[in-house]
Amino acid sequence: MQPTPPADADDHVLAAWLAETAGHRLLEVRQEGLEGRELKDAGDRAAHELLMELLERHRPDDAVLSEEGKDDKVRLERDRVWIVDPLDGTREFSEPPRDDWAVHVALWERGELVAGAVAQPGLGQVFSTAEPPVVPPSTAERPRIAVSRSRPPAFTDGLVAVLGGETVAMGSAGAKVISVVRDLTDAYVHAGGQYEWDSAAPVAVARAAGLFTSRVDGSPLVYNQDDVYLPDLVVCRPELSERILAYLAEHGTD
Ligand SMILES: Nc1ncnc2c1ncn2[C@@H]1O[C@H](COP(=O)(O)O)[C@@H](OP(=O)(O)O)[C@H]1O
Ligand SMILES: [Mg+2]
Repeated sequence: MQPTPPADADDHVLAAWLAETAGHRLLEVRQEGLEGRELKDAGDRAAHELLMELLERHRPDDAVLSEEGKDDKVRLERDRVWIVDPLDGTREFSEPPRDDWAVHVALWERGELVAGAVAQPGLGQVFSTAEPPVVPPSTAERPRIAVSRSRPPAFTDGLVAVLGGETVAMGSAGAKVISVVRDLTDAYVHAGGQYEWDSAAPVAVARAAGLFTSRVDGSPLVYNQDDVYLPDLVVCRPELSERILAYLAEHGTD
C-alpha cells in the first residue's frame, strides 16, 4: 500500500488508490475487536473520514457526495463531483470473514461518470476504470442473477423462472456488480431503494468492462441529481439485457 498516490496519478488511478487505501483502513478497523453496531459505525466513519481527507488533499477543487457526509448542494453547481460510498455492504463488513463488502469511489464530470473504482478489501482486489476488467465468457448454462442477501426483491423469482436461471444472494451493491464482472453471476437486478453512491462507482467499472447498465425501465442511470435517491438498476452481460428489460416492462417490479 502506497502512502501517497503515484505522482502523476490521473483520475482513474487516484480513484483506485483512494478505494484501496480506504479498504486497508477498513481491514484495520475489523481487527480492533468491535462487533455489531459498533463495528459498522466505526467502519463507516473511519472510511468516510479518510476519503474526505484524501480528496481534500489531492483534489481540493472538486465537490464530494458521500453516503456518510452532509449533502452539500454546492455539488449541483460544480463540473466535477466525487460520489463515494465509504463502506457498501456495512452489514456484511460486520460479519467476518465475509468478503461481500466494498469501497466505492466514482468521479462524475459534466453529466457523466468518467472514472470509478470498487475495492473489495476482503478479496484483496480493486476493480477500476484505470485498468478496466476483462469479463470472461460466461461459464453458466443457466443465467445467475445476483440479488440482495438481506432484502431480495420479490420480482426476481419470476424473472429467473422466465430466464431459466437462478438467484445468487450476496451483500453490497458493489460486490454484486463486480460478481458480474468476475463471472460469478451474469446479472444484478435491483429495485425498491438505493442511492447514487450505492451504484455510481460499480456502474462506472461495469461500463468500462463492456457490461450493460440502465434503470429497470431501460432509461439511463443519471448521477449528481438534486435528489440522490436512485432506487433501481440492471447491470448485466449485454446479451441478457433485452430479455431482462422485456420481462421488467411486462411484469414491473412491485
Ligand atoms: N430498499 C433499499 N433502500 C435503501 N437502500 C437500499 C435498499 N436496498 C439496498 N440498499 C442499499 O444498497 C446497498 C446494498 O444493499 P444489499 O446488500 O441489500 O444489496 C446497501 O448499502 P450500504 O451497505 O452502503 O448501506 C443498502 O443500504
Ligand atoms: Mg451502499
